Amino acid sequence: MKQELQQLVDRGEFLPLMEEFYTIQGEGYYKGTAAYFIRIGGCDVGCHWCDVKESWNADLHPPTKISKIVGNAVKYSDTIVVTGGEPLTWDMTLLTSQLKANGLKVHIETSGAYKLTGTWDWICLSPKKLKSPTNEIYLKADELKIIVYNMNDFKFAEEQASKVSDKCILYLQPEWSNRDKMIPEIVDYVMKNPKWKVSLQTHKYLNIP
Ligand SMILES: C[S@@+](CC[C@H](N)C(=O)[O-])C[C@H]1O[C@@H](n2cnc3c(N)ncnc32)[C@H](O)[C@@H]1O
Ligand SMILES: Nc1nc2[nH]cc(C(=O)O)c2c(=O)[nH]1
Ligand code: SF4
Ligand SMILES: [Mg+2]
Repeated sequence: MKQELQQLVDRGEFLPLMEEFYTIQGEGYYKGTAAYFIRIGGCDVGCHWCDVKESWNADLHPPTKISKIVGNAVKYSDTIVVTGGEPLTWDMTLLTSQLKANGLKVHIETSGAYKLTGTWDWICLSPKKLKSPTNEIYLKADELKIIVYNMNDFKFAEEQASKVSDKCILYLQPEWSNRDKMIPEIVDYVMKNPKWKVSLQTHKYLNIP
């Protein structure tokens, strides 16, 4: 990337935009709610089951001026979900301030692995074993969404739950490719440990983005 453009990306004035789409939030607390998704490229966490590996290499996604992203978003919805890739790879300060200046509610989907930047109305923290969240984000998370790929993930879920605030809503979400195996385990676990709720990737059942 040209040096000047790289500086604009480093400042969060441009961001590598992979895709943007108006859909229904499929997961977690806002499941079922219409929202405009902004998917920012770039992630080096490396989850082997990641369902958007095409997002990882930021160089494949064009640096896009944030005023253009905001201009599109405002046409579609008053609820915006910023996801990726890992959005906290980048400085989210300017994007979120411009979205909020337009009166939009701004949500993030994040692993929390990098410094929390930006101003958020809702933080969905989905921690990963490969790169732990920063201490700062645990107490700010509104929902904790643990992806359950195998039985070890229940122990990981409890460790992560011990770090969030009392108000944080706790979700167990089956890893998509292993859902037939893990959904019965999650159901059983939630009935025995009702502080947890089930989250499903309902958009995949609905065949929407
Ligand atoms: C693609 S990630 C992007 C945001 C951020 N990098 C993160 O991991 O939170 C969006 C959400 O999808 C979840 N996710 C990714 N792949 C999944 C899969 N195969 N099955 C279930 N959930 C998945 C992530 O844990 C995260 O909550
Ligand atoms: N409909 C829909 N809901 C989602 N919730 C979180 C998603 C994500 O990839 O971050 C996602 C997504 O990709 N589509
Ligand atoms: S942190 Fe998120 S985007 Fe990155 S590999 Fe894991 S699930 Fe995919
Ligand atoms: Mg997704």
